[in-house]
Parts: sequence; C-alpha cells; structure tokens
Amino acid sequence: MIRFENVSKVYARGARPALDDVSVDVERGEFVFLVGASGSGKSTFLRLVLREERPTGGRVYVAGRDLTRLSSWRVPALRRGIGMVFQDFRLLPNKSVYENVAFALQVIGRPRHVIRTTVPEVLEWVGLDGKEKRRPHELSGGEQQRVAIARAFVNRPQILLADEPTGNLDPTTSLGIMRLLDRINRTGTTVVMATHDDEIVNEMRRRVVELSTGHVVRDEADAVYGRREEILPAVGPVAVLDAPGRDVPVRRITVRPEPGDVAAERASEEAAEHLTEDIEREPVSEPLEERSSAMSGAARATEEA
Ligand SMILES: Nc1ncnc2c1ncn2[C@@H]1O[C@H](COP(=O)(O)OP(=O)(O)OP(=O)(O)O)[C@@H](O)[C@H]1O
Repeated sequence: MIRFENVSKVYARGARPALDDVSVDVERGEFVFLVGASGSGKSTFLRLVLREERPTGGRVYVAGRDLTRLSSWRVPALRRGIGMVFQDFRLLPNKSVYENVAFALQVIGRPRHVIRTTVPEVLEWVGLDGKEKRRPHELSGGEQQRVAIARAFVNRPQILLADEPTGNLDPTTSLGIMRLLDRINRTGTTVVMATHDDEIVNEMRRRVVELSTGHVVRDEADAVYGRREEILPAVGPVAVLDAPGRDVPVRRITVRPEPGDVAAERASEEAAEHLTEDIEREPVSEPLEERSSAMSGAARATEEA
C-alpha cells in the first residue's frame, strides 16, 4: 500500500536530510507506528505519502502509484484515498459536528442524499450520535478527535494517516481513540500513526518503525516503544508458571522486571503460548495492568485471567 524506496528528503540546500535513504514497505491492512524523537522525520514521512512534499531522492509509491511521477492534477484523487488526523484536530470552528463531517463529502462532490445517510452513520460509529449540532468548542478534546476521525474516515479511505492523534489527550481518552483507530484498521484500512506515546504503542503491540535523524533504525513487528534490549521484557503476556495446569487463559499484562532478567523473559515467552486467541486478537480490549514494582523473577510475574 505504501512503499518508500531509498527515499531522501532535504528541505534546504546544505541542511541535514529530514529523511535519509529510507526504505519501508507497508502492506494493505497493516497498522504501523512511526516513532522517534522530535525532528526524526515522522511528519516528513507522512507528508511524502500525501504528496505534500516530494522526495529529493528515491521513490514513494502509494497503492502502486509512483508519486514522484504523479501529475499534479492527479494529486486530489490520491488524497481522496487517504484520511488524515492531526494532534490539534483541525476542525472548522464555525461549523457543527455534522457540518464538519459533511464538508469532507461536499468538497469531493458526493450527492446530497448520500451525505444525508452517510454522515449520521459515521457519527454513530465513532460514538458521537446526539452531538451532531454542537460546535467544536462545545466538545471535549476526545470528542473533537472523534469528529476529526469521522471526517477522515467518512469517505472510507484505503489509508489513514495520523500525526500524534493522542498528543493532546489524557491516557483514558487516548485509549478510546486508539480503540477507534483499531476498529478502522479492522475494516481493512491501512493505518500509519506517528506518535511519542509509549504507553499506547506498548499496549497495541503492532509494527513499529523507528526513525532517528532521518534513518530507519528499527522496523519490528508486534513491537514495543523502546528497543527490546533496553527494556526486555517490558511488555508481555505472563502466566502463573507454578499454577496447577498451565492451560489457564492468561491476560496480557505489562511487566517491568530488572533489565536482563532472563527468567522473566522466558516466562513471558512461555506464557505467550498459553494466551487464548481471542485475547490476542483484542489488543486494546481494556486498560492493561501495570506492574512496575519489584518484578524480579518468573515466579512472581503472574496474572490470571
Ligand atoms: N518545511 C520544512 N522546512 C525546512 N525544514 C523542515 C521542514 N519541515 C521539517 N523540517 C526539518 O526536517 C526534520 C524532520 O522534521 P519532521 O517534522 O519530519 O520531524 P518529526 O519527527 O515529525 O518531529 P516532531 O515529532 O517534532 O513532529 C527536522 O530537522 C525539521 O526541522
């Protein structure tokens, strides 16, 4: 769905590249977190997918189209297939919730009867039914982000790009937003989300592409926010190893044992085999339990469903 082939982006002559020889493939239907320090190139990556910027070197393909060769008049059609969500919501302040979402369909020429049926559907889907007439300032931050997501998704794009969508939200509200993005992903939409939110990344356990000064320094499936060797096994499914009968359903919990605690690491791996499929398919079904204190060994790294 998205392919970067040796992509570089230099904004100003002589400046350090914002992206430097980046090659990444995102498959249709994937959910990918883009992580990295401020200035590492995450937003540049997203802007290249939208053809808001052009690469200085290499090629960017979206849905099989080479964006470096795409004529300008085809760019609006490209963007119609991509929804975008931002940290600061970017809603139209003088329009109602309904009008904000309807506007996205009006500008691409959807007929009025389609708008009348589609907008209430999507607003209900994101949990905003009953709030259609409110203006953005009459909503909480989480609700405003739901409007922005409804607006980005109402046209059923193939790709949803999100730049720090939980950056202005508290942890509980962020989790609700992530559930929504997860549902959108389950409809088949490819999701790429730039974030600094380590809790969210650790809970979702999806692919993580880490950028550092414009380079991809990590590309890992089912990953956590930080590098594994630094926090191993910071997040993982953990079973009661000395319980009678190991095949109890186990929930995924967060553990932070001592660095290099090999026993806990082994416990985590072993427990993964006992996880029920349902639980594995439901990565954000409920807030995870934090166990930051004194988790030093396999025997104590326990949680039963
Ligand atoms: N329009 C621009 N003109 C010149 N330089 C830019 C421009 N946009 C970004 N840069 C530079 O490119 C580099 C990467 O910036 P980018 O915004 O992609 O990083 P980021 O990882 O998204 O950062 P943040 O997490 O702070 O949003 C930075 O050094 C930044 O200063």
